[in-house]
Order: sequence, then C-alpha cells, then structure tokens
Amino acid sequence: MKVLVVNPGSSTIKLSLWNGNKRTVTSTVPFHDRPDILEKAISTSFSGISDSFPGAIGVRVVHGGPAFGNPVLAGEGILENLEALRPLSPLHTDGAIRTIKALKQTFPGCPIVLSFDTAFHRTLPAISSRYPVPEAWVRDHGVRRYGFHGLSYDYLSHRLKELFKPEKIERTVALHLGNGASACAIHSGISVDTTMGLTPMEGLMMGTRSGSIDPGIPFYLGTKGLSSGEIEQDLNHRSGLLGVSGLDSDLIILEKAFHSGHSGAGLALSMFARKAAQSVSQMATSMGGLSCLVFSGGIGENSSLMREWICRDLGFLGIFLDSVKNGESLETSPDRVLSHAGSRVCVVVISAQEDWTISRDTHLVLGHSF
Ligand SMILES: Nc1ncnc2c1ncn2[C@@H]1O[C@H](COP(=O)(O)OP(=O)(O)O)[C@@H](O)[C@H]1O
Ligand SMILES: CC(=O)OP(=O)(O)O
Ligand SMILES: [Mg+2]
Repeated sequence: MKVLVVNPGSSTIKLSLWNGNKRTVTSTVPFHDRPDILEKAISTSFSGISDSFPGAIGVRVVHGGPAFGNPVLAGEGILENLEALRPLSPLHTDGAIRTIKALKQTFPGCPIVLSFDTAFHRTLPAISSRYPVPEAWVRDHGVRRYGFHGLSYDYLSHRLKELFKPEKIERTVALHLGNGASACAIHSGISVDTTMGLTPMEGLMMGTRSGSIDPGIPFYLGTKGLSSGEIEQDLNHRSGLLGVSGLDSDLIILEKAFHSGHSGAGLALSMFARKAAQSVSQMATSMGGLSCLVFSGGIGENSSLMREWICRDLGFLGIFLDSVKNGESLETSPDRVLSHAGSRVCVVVISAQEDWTISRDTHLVLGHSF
C-alpha cells in the first residue's frame, strides 16, 4: 500500500511517501512567514513525489489529550475533538487541523490515520506524570504530564533493538533535539519519564520556546501589564535560542555566529547544551542508571559541536565521546556509535524517523502488514 505521511511540526511540514515499509521520497517545507504554505505544500505534494493517488494518508498529531492514545482513523467529528485540544498545544494543533482539512480537500475519500506524539508516554508511572499541584487541578482540569516526540522515541526504540543487545539499551536516555527539544527515559523499551509535560513548552530550552522557567514569572509579568496571550506568544515564539541570542532560532546560523564572535549566540548555545546535559542525569535518575545515550532530531543528528558540549560535563555518569567518531559526517553512516572504547555508556546517533512510526501505524490501523 502506498502511504503519504504528513508531519506538521512547529516550524516545518515534512512529507514522505512510503511503499510498504520503504520510504521512497521525502520533502521538508519550512513555514517561515507564509501563512498559506501548509495548504500549498499539501496540494502540490504529489507533483514531484508521485503521479498516483495514495492508498492512505498518515498524519502526525502532537497532542492526543486524554481521549487519544492508539492511532485512529480520522472519522466524523475528529476536527471538533482536536479543536478542543487546541489550548494544550497552540503551536501544533492549528497545523494539524489545517493539514487534515487540506488533505480531505486534495485527496477526497482517501483514508486518513492519525498518530499521536503523546501515545508512547502512556506508560509513564504516576511519580512522573503527576504534578505536585492540588488534586482538584487533576480531577477537574486533567492537569498531568503527557510527554511529546513519542513518534520519534517509538522509532528510535525500535531501531536500537535492531542494532544492539537488550542489556546495552536497557536504560536509555534519548535526546530529541530539533526545533522542539525533549529528553526521555526509556527503560527496557518503555517510556518512564520525559521532560515535556501537559504542553510541549516544558523542559529543555528550544528554538523559540523557553522550556522550564520559574512558574512565578508569568504572574509577575501579569502585574506589569502583560496579558496571558502576550506571555504565551513570548514563551512559544520569542524565547529559547532566538530569545537569548537575539539573532535566530536556527542552530546552523547560531554556530556560524558563535565562530565569528557573536556573544549572544555563544550564550544561547551554552545554555542549550547545559539544559540538555542536566536532563540526561535527571532522566538517568528516573531509571536508577544509564547504559545508552541517544542523540536524534536535526540538532542531535547534525551538530557535533552541540553533542560535544552536552557530553563534556557528563563524564561522572560514564559518558565519554570519541572526538573522531563525533566529528564524522552523517552521510557516511547515519546511525552510529560515537562513544570512546572506555565509555561505560554507549553513545549513539539515530536519525529521527517519525514518519516510519506514522507509516507503520497507518498500515496496522488499515489491516495491512508492515
Ligand atoms: N548540519 C547542521 N548543523 C547544526 N544544526 C543543524 C544542522 N542541520 C540541521 N540543524 C538544526 O536542526 C534544527 C531543526 O531540526 P528538525 O528536527 O529538522 O526540526 P523540526 O522540529 O522542525 O522537525 C534547526 O535548528 C537546524 O539548524
Ligand atoms: C512536540 C514538538 O515540540 O514537536 P516539534 O519538535 O515538531 O515542534
Ligand atoms: Mg521535530
């Protein structure tokens, strides 16, 4: 079965075409300041990808809320259900809703399967998913940790099992570092803790998102006259690497600026690395140890500088990078070991393939083998 996979993220829309479990074409379209780009990308997605109609379409939806765990066929009422989840992930849900509408128009009658970023974290124990807040927040408003980037963690867990013996990957910390960034504690293939929370704003510093900050800051800013909408926009769109550097959210641009002596870029990169490194020991603590550290996502896969900076203070956990292996380019060997022979923890790069998980889900929901 031919499956078109659509992944609308916070800054890009990624399209790929699958024939069974083989990916045939991929394209990435950045949003930039083009509000119509998503619909354009979908309506033109097949010129250049294929001239035939897909048998099915798989779409990434970031927030499944309390109702959605396993992948589902998008039926009647699905858009209303997703609309209700919009406040939990304003940055992503809008893109998912627009994507589904555009797909229904471009490919009428074609089955659409939705895969949720939150699904992989349904295994979180209460010690990880519960916030230390009043019981009424949980009971009346469903406040809890959901966790995101689950489609990426699902794929990389599968890939680790292909590459390594079970004991080598028993206690894995995975870092998905892209425009959104998070860490996950994966114990024997199961998510037991993660840094993103009720929304994809918590945890690591990101491209334009702050990640975790003092919960008192928004209230203080409220007393200074900022509205909750303005604060939300600032924390989602004008913070993180962009906010600290005062330059850009893109790591390629920031690395270049740092090498030319831009101090804002240097501080932003150092803070990003520090917070990611802290999350490694935080996640390891949730598993009582660490046997494998995985780098994934655009930054994790491509930035040897960021991997070096993240690992340089983690020797106390038994993490030692081999600088030659760390410097090798991705083209030569996409998924590979980067640790030194003397490193107790196996450090690896796995290229992020959220589309593999979505394609698998689409096949399984529609009764096809994958
Ligand atoms: N060669 C590279 N060196 C450093 N950073 C890179 C490189 N290639 C991509 N990146 C960074 O990866 C980030 C995008 O990651 P990606 O996972 O593609 O994002 P998204 O979350 O939108 O899917 C950007 O900050 C980009 O600059
Ligand atoms: C959940 C999330 O942050 O996704 P992305 O990295 O695609 O923005
Ligand atoms: Mg991403």
